[in-house]
Amino acid sequence: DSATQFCSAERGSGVESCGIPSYSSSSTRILIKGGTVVNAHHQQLADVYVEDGIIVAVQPNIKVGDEVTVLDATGKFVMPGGIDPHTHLAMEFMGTETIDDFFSGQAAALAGGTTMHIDFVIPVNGNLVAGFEAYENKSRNACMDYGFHMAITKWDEGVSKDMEIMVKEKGINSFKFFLAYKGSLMVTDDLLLEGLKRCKSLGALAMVHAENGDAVFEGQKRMIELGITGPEGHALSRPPVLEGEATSRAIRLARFVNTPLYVVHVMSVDAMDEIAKARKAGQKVIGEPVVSGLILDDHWLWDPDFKIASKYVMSPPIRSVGHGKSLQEALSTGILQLVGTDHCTFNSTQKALGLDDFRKIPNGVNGLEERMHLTWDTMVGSGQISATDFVRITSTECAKIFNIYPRKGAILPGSDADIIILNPNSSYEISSKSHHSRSDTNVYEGRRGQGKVEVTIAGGRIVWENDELKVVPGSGKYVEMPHFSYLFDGIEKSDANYLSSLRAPVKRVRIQKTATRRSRRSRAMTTVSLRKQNTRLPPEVNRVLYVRNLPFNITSEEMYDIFGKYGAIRQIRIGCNKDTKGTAFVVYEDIYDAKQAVDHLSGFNVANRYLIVLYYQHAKMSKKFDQKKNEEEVAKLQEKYGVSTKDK
Ligand SMILES: NC(=O)NCCC(=O)O
Ligand SMILES: [Zn+2]
Repeated sequence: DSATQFCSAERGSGVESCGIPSYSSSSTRILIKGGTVVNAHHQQLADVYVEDGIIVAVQPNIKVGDEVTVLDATGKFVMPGGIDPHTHLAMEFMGTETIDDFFSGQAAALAGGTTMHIDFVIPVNGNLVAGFEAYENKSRNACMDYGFHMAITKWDEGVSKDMEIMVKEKGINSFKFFLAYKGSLMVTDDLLLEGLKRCKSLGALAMVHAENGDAVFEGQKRMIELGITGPEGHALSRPPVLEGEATSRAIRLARFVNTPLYVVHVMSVDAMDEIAKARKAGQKVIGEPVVSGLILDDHWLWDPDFKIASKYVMSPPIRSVGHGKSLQEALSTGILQLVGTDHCTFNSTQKALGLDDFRKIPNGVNGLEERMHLTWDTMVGSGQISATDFVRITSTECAKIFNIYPRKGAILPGSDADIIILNPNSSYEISSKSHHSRSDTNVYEGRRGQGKVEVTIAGGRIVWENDELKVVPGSGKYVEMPHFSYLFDGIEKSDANYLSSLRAPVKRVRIQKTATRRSRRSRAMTTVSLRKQNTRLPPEVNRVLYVRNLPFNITSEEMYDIFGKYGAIRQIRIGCNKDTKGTAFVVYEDIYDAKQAVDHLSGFNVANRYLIVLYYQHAKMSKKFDQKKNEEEVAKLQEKYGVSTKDK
């Protein structure tokens, strides 16, 4: 029975506690010889030497002494261990708890070539700190490295503060918002907006489960009213259009806030199209398909056997034929970036909670052990992607998005020694009889494939070899993930561009007699105080102002209203012929008032025109031109406007 193949033992002890051996350690020095080493950017024939959990060298023909374990990888691929970005181990959900905990789920992962996963912490009654502590406890028996995302299920000041603690002290750099599961995990748009803003300020990645929860609720009622209570009702109640709507909404809100977005388990063409559109427009949106969505279709939900049909219930639902193939294409062309599992297993007894009502079937399927094999077979085996692409979508991209590259996701000197050896000529068959999950069912039951992970090395130890697991409870490490991943590059600049594109606020003149009088008094006060302080004025300051860019139809009254706010005016002359239209001379009684007017009115918007208000610059003009000629010019101008600068 697969459920009893493993048991918990004391943390890191290798102690047996239920008759199944666990292993304290194996060699800390390993040489992998003669394989094709594949990274996301490059593949080469090389040896890989590992010491104390770290990759020390990657090059051809490495020579070592006797005390080193040598693995022959001739004809095989040596690749970074998989990183699953989306799992739910020991998660309390829909009235029960997932059957795989951190030990059994991770053991299964290692048998399938995945050496790290990122699980979702669910807050306790909305409390993040309590949620984090609960997951610290749940993960004590971990046997491989793991990180945490965190769900946000309510909003208040405390949550906002705790998000900062999670990011700065606990190594969480992503928060998930469920737009589905009305009445339990679902958040409304106002909470999502608050969350997006907070994520942006913390440099944390916002993630969404994108289904319209209100509409799903309506769809479920509709099915029950039609007498459809079986697993097929699950798919019918939450069609692709509801996934497309929520994906589009989340993407648009993220664009409004200008923060990156990660859409988890993209299951439909509808959602994928929204992601494609946004990415084409330059928005930072990551799309994560999951293995079940890539290779299964929904006909299983119509199976007459409830035990079979119910095991395929997950959300968003597995879709009709065609969606999966389109998602594969999107993955191969880069519209979608990485593959997860959403591993969230319930055994058949737990699934039976919804025997009479599909709404009570715990949502979730397996995949942690199968992801690497099925992705290789479906995507590389079919020729849709290369081995380097495979490494990118199963490992490297995840490490980059969550900011742990190249510690993870690469076979490079200095990287963690999380390595798999995959034999492309070896085949497998998936079955709940032989898998390592505790579940008694498997959604890939009976599936055969080519390309098998023969060796898994996690943290520098061989944990899977010859179809045998050698796992140590408590040996897995929590991996802190720093905030501000590459997805945040350029956000500040685009915010600055946005602000400078606004041409706002527009300064507007309000022509209101009473207000003018009051403000005239207050402007006069400023002038008085300038004068009282005996402020020295710059040499160009002049009682005579030359104003340009005025509306052609501006009246004297409007001019007095605008300029009169700054003090007593001796004279205003508005240009009224072809050459002078749109200009005016304004002469103040007091030079301090003239200064106030220039300071406040330059750039002022009057009827959509920005005023240019200048001091009459006698000195400047005289430098440029012959003094006499200039004086004549000015005299001519003054005459034209009928302006006098001589004191009466
Ligand atoms: N996906 C699913 O059906 N179960 C896990 C919870 C979630 O991710 O929505
Ligand atoms: Zn999930």
